[in-house]
Amino acid sequence: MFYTLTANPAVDMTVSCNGLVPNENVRSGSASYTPNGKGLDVSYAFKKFGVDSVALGFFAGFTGKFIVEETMNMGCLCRPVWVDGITRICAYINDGENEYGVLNPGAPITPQNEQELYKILDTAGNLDCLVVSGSVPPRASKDFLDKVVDHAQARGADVVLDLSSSKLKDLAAKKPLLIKPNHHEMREIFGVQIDTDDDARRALAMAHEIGIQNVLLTMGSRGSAYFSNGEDIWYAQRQFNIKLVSSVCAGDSTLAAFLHKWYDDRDNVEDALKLALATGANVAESVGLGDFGHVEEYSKRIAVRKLPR
Ligand SMILES: O=P(O)(O)OC[C@@]1(O)O[C@H](CO)[C@@H](O)[C@@H]1O
Repeated sequence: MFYTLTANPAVDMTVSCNGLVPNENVRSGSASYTPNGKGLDVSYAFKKFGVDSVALGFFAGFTGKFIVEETMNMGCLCRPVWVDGITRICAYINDGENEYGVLNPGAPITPQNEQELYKILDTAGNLDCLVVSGSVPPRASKDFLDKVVDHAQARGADVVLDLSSSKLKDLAAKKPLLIKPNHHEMREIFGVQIDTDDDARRALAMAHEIGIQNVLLTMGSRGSAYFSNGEDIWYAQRQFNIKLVSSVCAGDSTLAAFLHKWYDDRDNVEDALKLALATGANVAESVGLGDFGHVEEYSKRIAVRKLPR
């Protein structure tokens, strides 16, 4: 069974308007409020593929209650750790031309809250794979993520990391099964700007050198991705354009789709990449995750090639 951990969940407020005007109020054309956070998005996307998972995380106040209730309404299993405060609201604004995101810090957690989470990990049934995604809340212990990985690995679970922080580099020594950086995060972590296959090769090799087993490197709006298992590298490219509505949950859904195909069939990289990019593209065409209505059709329009060794 997959477990996901969203240490810092969020209600996403997605707003569209006809341009922002400095020092003036503008009225939005539409606003939606959706339960989110990176690991939760992975659980929601799994559910759309008929895959069950258990969503873990720290939740607080009315927003935390909303997320947990909506998660269960979607048919996802959820084991919340309740903390004081209010789970954050993150604002995403589309002014017709650009997307803007304002990500708030979230409800602080205590060492007791962390212990409660470790206890859940120590006793969780069928913990095969833990997907740890997103930022950590204020006041988390410095070694919080190290301990999360240790507790999961002590149970024999694989660990997948989708973290933008520099902490990812420290955790590499624990040999995570897979990481999913985008090209911006890869540049920040390894100092390599990725414009060509050779740039990707260099950055991917650096990730493997420090202990990471597999890397799914997404290239954002370019509609492409690399996957490397340390022996071979594949490159996938979408062959169609999309009408962008919100790219916010696209990366998380891409990861869920990839894991869904690849986790139990590690040779099936080509199909996993096709489903991953198709899902990310379709999710970017709606607010939140959308209905995955075009995923099957889009999967047929992704080109995949293996890079020469
Ligand atoms: O602050 P984090 O955890 O890095 O990112 C939070 C967040 O941007 O990630 C999701 C999209 O990936 C959104 O639903 C959510 O608001």
